[in-house]
Amino acid sequence: MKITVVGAGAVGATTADNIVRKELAEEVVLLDIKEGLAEGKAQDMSQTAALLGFDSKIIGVTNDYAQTAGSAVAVITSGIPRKPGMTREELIGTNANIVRNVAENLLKHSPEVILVVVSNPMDTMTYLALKATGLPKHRIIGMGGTLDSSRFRYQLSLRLGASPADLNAIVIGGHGDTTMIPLIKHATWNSVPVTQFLSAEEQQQIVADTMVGGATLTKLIGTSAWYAPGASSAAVVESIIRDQKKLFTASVYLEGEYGQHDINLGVPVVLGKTGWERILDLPLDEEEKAAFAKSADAVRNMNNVLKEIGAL
Ligand SMILES: NC(=O)C1=CN([C@@H]2O[C@H](COP(=O)(O)OP(=O)(O)OC[C@H]3O[C@@H](n4cnc5c(N)ncnc54)[C@H](O)[C@@H]3O)[C@@H](O)[C@H]2O)C=CC1
Ligand SMILES: O=C([O-])CC(=O)C(=O)O
Repeated sequence: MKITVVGAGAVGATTADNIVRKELAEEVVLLDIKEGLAEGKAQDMSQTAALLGFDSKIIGVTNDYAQTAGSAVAVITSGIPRKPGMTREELIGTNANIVRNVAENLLKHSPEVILVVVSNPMDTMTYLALKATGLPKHRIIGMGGTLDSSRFRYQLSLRLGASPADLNAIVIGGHGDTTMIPLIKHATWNSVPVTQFLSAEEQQQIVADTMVGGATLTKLIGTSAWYAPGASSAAVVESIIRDQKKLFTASVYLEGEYGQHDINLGVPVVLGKTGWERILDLPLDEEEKAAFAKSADAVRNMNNVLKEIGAL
C-alpha cells in the first residue's frame, strides 16, 4: 500500500517523516516541484531507518506523478506558507492554482485516492479540490481542526497543570485566525468540565491564544509551523489507513449539517478506511451556533474568490 505526500517543504516532509515512523504504508512517495528537494529529504529520512527501526520505504520524486500511482491516501501540502503579519487567506492567489493542479494530477494516477488537504487557506483549498476533481465528498478531508484542537488542549494543559492527553477539547469552524471556534464549554478534564477550574477571564484567554496559535508561531519562527501540523496530518492519515474511527475535527463538505450547505468547514467527524464516515452532531448553544454561522460566512466569501481568480 502506498501513501503520497505532495510538497516536500516543512509540513510535507514532517508529515512524511511521521508516516514512515508509524509504518502506515509499505511505500511513501514524497513529491515536490523543486528539483531534487523531495529526493534529498526522502534519502535523509531513509537514513534514520536503521536507528528508528522502521521498514517503510520512502522515495522522493520531482513532479513525477506516475510514481504516485495507486496511492490509497495523498496529503497535499504544496504551496506557499504565510509570513509574519499575513493571514492564511492572503495565500489564495498563489495556492489555488497549485492545489487544483496537484489534485487533478493525483486523481489521474490514483482514482481511488482519499485526499487530505493541508495547504492554506485550507477550508477553501479543500472546497476547491472537491469541486475541481468531482470526488465523492467522503474522500476529501481538510486538515486544520485536528491541529487547532491539539493546540487548544496544549493551552488548556498549561493553565490547568494537566496532561494534554487527559483533556478532551475540540475546535470547530474555519481554520483561520478569526474563524475557528474553540468549544470551551464542551471541554473536559477526564470528563469533568474544564470550566469548573477556570475563571471567565482565563477561559477567554485560552480561547484567544488557541485562535492565534498559528499566527503566534509564524511571528516567532518567521514562517508557519510544521511539527504539530505534520503530526496532525499523519494522525489523520493513520485513522484512515488503520480504520481507527477516531473522532477528529476536519473540514468536510456540509449538506445541511450544522445549518450549512455547499461549504467545507471544520466539524467533528469519524475517520476510517472510506475517508470521513460520519459527522457528529454536537448540541451547540445559541452563541456557538452564531459563531459557526459567522465562520461559514467568512469561508464562503473566500470560496467566492475562487471564481474571481478563475480557479473555479
Ligand atoms: N492546514 C493546516 O493546519 C496547515 C497548513 N499549512 C500550509 O501548508 C502549506 C505548506 O507549508 P510549508 O510546508 O511550511 O511550506 P514550504 O514552503 O516549506 O513547502 C511548500 C512546498 O511546496 C512545494 N510546491 C510548490 N508548488 C508545488 C507544486 N505545484 N507541486 C508540488 N510541490 C509544490 C514547494 O516547492 C515547497 O517545497 C502552506 O500553504 C501553509 O500555509 C501549514 C501548517 C498547518
Ligand atoms: O499559521 C499558518 O499559517 C499555518 C497554519 O495553518 C497553522 O499552523 O495553523
